[in-house]
Amino acid sequence: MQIHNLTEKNSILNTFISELRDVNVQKDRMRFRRNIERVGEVLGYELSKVLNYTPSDVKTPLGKSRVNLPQNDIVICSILRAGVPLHNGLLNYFDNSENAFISAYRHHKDNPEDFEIIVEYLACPNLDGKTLILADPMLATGQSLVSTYKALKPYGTPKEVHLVSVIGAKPGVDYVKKHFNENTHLWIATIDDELNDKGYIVPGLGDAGDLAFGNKLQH
Ligand SMILES: O=P(O)(O)OC[C@H]1O[C@H](OP(=O)(O)OP(=O)(O)O)[C@H](O)[C@@H]1O
Ligand SMILES: O=c1cc[nH]c(=O)[nH]1
Ligand SMILES: [Mg+2]
Repeated sequence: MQIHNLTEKNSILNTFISELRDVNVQKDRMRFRRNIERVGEVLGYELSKVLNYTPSDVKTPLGKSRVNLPQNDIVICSILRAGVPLHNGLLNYFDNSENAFISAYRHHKDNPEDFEIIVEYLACPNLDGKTLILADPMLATGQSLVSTYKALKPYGTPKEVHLVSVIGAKPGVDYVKKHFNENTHLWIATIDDELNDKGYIVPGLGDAGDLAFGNKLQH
């Protein structure tokens, strides 16, 4: 897997990440969603650099301009709920992409450390030969991304896979690395060292779905 950890270089992305992590700024739910979306825009821009381009002519009022344009058939797939603002950020740049949505949630068994990932809702176009962007803001244990990708198998074989995430944890990144092939790209804003015993990223930012959309009742 090719890992692109964007905070290895300083950029305005650091501002968005620090606001996402900040317990005070997090009180503003709209700003939280917009910052996830902005990170999606930045990661989408970086990802666009490795797409396939062919020359094309555009007619201006005064003549013709030659420009290289991306030719990939893109499918953006995000994991509900927290994936929604990240999805919107990617869609802001890849205007004509197709879209897939999948629900994956942690079903806790007898104790908080013990959970399995349940995939329920799935809407997806044909993936054969497409450029699949799989987006989830939190890459904690990595199980949601791996389970989601397995659930997408019946929809076809993408030409390439790009994982897009805001904050990852080292153990989760290692897990994902084991389950995706070496051509897969991971575009990630930053990677923290640890997970706590409940599978939350430390220092992370907390629960991205709840911060974006409010608490949900556990079942
Ligand atoms: O890498 P993992 O250990 O699988 O954890 C990451 C998952 O956890 C979060 O979803 P959550 O279950 O909180 O659902 P939500 O988006 O509805 O809040 C997040 O959006 C990922 O989907
Ligand atoms: O740290 C984490 C882990 C999983 N899901 C989140 O929203 N945050
Ligand atoms: Mg959540």
